[in-house]
Order: sequence, then C-alpha cells, then structure tokens
Amino acid sequence: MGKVVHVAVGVVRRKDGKILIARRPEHLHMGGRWEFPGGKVEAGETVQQALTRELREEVAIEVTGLSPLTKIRHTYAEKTVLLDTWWVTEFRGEAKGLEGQQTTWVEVVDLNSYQFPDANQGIIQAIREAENCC
Ligand SMILES: Nc1nc2c([nH]c(=O)n2[C@@H]2O[C@H](COP(=O)(O)OP(=O)(O)OP(=O)(O)O)[C@@H](O)[C@H]2O)c(=O)[nH]1
Ligand SMILES: [Mg+2]
Repeated sequence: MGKVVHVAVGVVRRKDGKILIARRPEHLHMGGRWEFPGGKVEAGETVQQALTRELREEVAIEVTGLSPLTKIRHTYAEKTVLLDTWWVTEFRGEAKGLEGQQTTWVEVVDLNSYQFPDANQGIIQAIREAENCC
C-alpha cells in the first residue's frame, strides 16, 4: 500500500447558502465527476495554505476566512486519500473554472443530484448535519 494522499478540500459557501462545485476534467482520477475544489497539500505547506493556493489556481477566488468541517479517509483501488475538508465562508472574487472546468453553485438539498467520487458521501453528510438540512 502506498501512503495516504493529503488533500485540502474547500466547501465554498455563498451568503445565500449555495455551495460551489466543479466538474473534474475527464483525464484525471475520478474524471467527469463533480468535486469540491481543492488539491494535494505540498511539502512545507499547511493545509490552509494549500487550500488557499488551490482555490486561487482552480477557481480564481481569494480565501479570506475558513474553518474546519471534517476529515474523510477513503481507499480507492488506486490510492488512499485523506480529504481534509474546510468551510470557506469568506472569499473575494467571482468563481470560475480556470482549468476549463464547469463550475456551478448548488443548494445543499440538491447536492445528491450530482455524481461525486465515493469519498465525498461523508463530506456531503457533514455539510447536511452542519446546516440541519435534509
Ligand atoms: N479536490 C478534490 N479532490 C477529491 C475530492 N474527492 C476525492 O475523492 N478527491 C480525490 O483527491 C485526490 C487529489 O485531488 P486533486 O486531483 O484535486 O489534486 P490536485 O488539484 O493537487 O491535482 P494535480 O495532482 O493534478 O496537481 C484525487 O485523487 C481526487 O480524486 C473532492 O471533492 N475534491
Ligand atoms: Mg484539484
């Protein structure tokens, strides 16, 4: 077994309660599925720094406020990931997919209509519990 991949994941929440999701490019692991934007924590970075960098690189927003939501460890056939997941409730800028990804804002109650990687079920559960939703 390889080591666990530490991934910084952002649940970006707008003031109207909608959450940002993006569609993973086809050629990547879990390509075509929807995700919460984020990426791998690099050597020498804190998870908060990684998340801030990834959201700047992937969806063009500047994070100004975040707080922990949950950590989900999941083993896929190819690898094991630790999804270190944070609320992002304060940010500047208009979200857009800088790597050609489709992005959209969805209500918590509608998250289940989108196909996510298997590990994300735990994240969606944590969001619903935090929001007393559904
Ligand atoms: N960003 C993100 N990654 C997720 C989610 N769910 C999930 O299983 N993953 C997995 O976490 C791993 C790392 O994410 P990533 O591919 O975004 O990493 P990255 O942005 O650093 O990409 P790169 O390696 O191409 O530079 C992938 O294997 C991906 O499938 C999710 O909701 N968001
Ligand atoms: Mg990524």
